[in-house]
Amino acid sequence: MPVALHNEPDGDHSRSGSSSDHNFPTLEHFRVKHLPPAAYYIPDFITQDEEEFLLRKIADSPQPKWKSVASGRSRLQYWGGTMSKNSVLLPEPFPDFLTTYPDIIERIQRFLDRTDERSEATNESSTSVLAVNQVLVNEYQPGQGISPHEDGPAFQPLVATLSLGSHTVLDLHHYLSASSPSPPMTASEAQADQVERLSGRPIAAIPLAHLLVMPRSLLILSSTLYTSHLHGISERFEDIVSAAPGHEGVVAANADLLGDAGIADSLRNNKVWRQARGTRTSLTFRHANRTLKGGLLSMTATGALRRH
Ligand SMILES: O=C(O)CCC(=O)C(=O)O
Ligand SMILES: [Fe+2]
Repeated sequence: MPVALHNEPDGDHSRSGSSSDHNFPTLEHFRVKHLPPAAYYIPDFITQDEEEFLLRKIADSPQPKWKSVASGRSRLQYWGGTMSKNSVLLPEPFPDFLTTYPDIIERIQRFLDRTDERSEATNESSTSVLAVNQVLVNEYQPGQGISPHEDGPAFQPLVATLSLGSHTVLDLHHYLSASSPSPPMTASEAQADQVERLSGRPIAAIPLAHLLVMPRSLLILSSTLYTSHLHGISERFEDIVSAAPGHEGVVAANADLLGDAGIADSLRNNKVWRQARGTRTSLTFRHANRTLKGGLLSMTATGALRRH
């Protein structure tokens, strides 16, 4: 089911800010089933116009804003501030294109807040509020990816990633306990090996699950899926998604949430969906747990980093 959380393009603002509309599906509707808690996939979180606008603003950022990355992703940007060596956010104001038009940060917060109200009322375990204070922008060319990794304890275990420009497949990996047998090795063996060498903890060679992430969608990872699993993107030029195990390609754990008739038809009729990757830009909205109070000035005034 395609879902629009944005204002209607025809100017009908009766659904304006529809994530606070009580007829609108709550977060639970978008939960990816059969995964450790918890991942949520929300298709069409923004419009095509908003996607184009964001891509233009990101591309037009001053050159020094871009940081190049040695391997994997081609380059990245931080908005809201960068992290100090001891994992404290050195805050900076967000640009208008994240707060005003489009009001993405607020839209994400509103969507999660409403879920909170409901889960409190029904005594369900509540999703924490995401007080976004940093946005990480990653740009990937076809053939690029990111090795399996954890984002780490400097951030709240609730992150939301908006995809722009192209689809990708995000792989979720789990650590092997010392006693569990290693599954058969696959093409990702070399990658898992490399991470193991860095982390010193054995990682299952076969990903736990794959998520097909389409342009304009929002993916939310939280709780133990964030704290005790890894995520990564294989370096591929083309993705092949299959309708069921045993066919070429990978099964997408979020296949029932994609809201895309073309993909559904292809999976039904051809048993696979394949697509070349284009340039993908992802925006990860997150909350750094420690922020430098009063900005950089307070560091020079006190000579020390203060927590709050
Ligand atoms: O591009 C993505 O969707 C994931 C990026 C990521 O995991 C990271 O930068 O830590
Ligand atoms: Fe990450």
